[in-house]
Amino acid sequence: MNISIITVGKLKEKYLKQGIEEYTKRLSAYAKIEIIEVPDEKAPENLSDADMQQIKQKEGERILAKVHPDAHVIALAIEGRMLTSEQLADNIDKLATYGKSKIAFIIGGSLGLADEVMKRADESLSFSKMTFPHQLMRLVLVEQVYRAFRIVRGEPYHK
Ligand SMILES: C[S@@+](CC[C@H](N)C(=O)[O-])C[C@H]1O[C@@H](n2cnc3c(N)ncnc32)[C@H](O)[C@@H]1O
Repeated sequence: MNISIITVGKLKEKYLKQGIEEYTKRLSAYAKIEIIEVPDEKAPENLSDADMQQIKQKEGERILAKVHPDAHVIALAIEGRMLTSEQLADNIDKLATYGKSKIAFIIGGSLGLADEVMKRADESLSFSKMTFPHQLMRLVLVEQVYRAFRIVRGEPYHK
């Protein structure tokens, strides 16, 4: 299975980098994992709605350019579908069974994801109704994907 995580902006905080490196290393025993960063647009305070749409659109174009045409796309969105870890594992397992070998998870920038990205997504995944910073979301996602593979393999994991 090929997993790509497409994100907006560079990861700055060292503590997040370390966590992501650790889970990426663990996950690489189960899948080929690639984290793709696309440049973010500056988003100062007091932007008009039109400016915000334009920023999301520009970031969206960069994201879509990185999505493989065969990929099953899972967009992370607060208003998406909430799953248990077991359901995410089952989802990944089913995709593999049906011959989908590429999954692309997409995390938006500070303003969220453009409509065009949501249209390309095969499903959207919510981690709760709360808003997480996109850099922290990356760490949470990579841990949950690692956990999902452990569940699929029937291997022990901390509850
Ligand atoms: C700072 S948030 C964007 C907030 C923006 N106001 C919105 O409503 O999308 C950046 C990105 O992190 C991800 N994200 C943040 N919280 C999330 C959650 N609870 N569930 C799923 N994804 C989340 C989404 O991909 C989002 O585009």
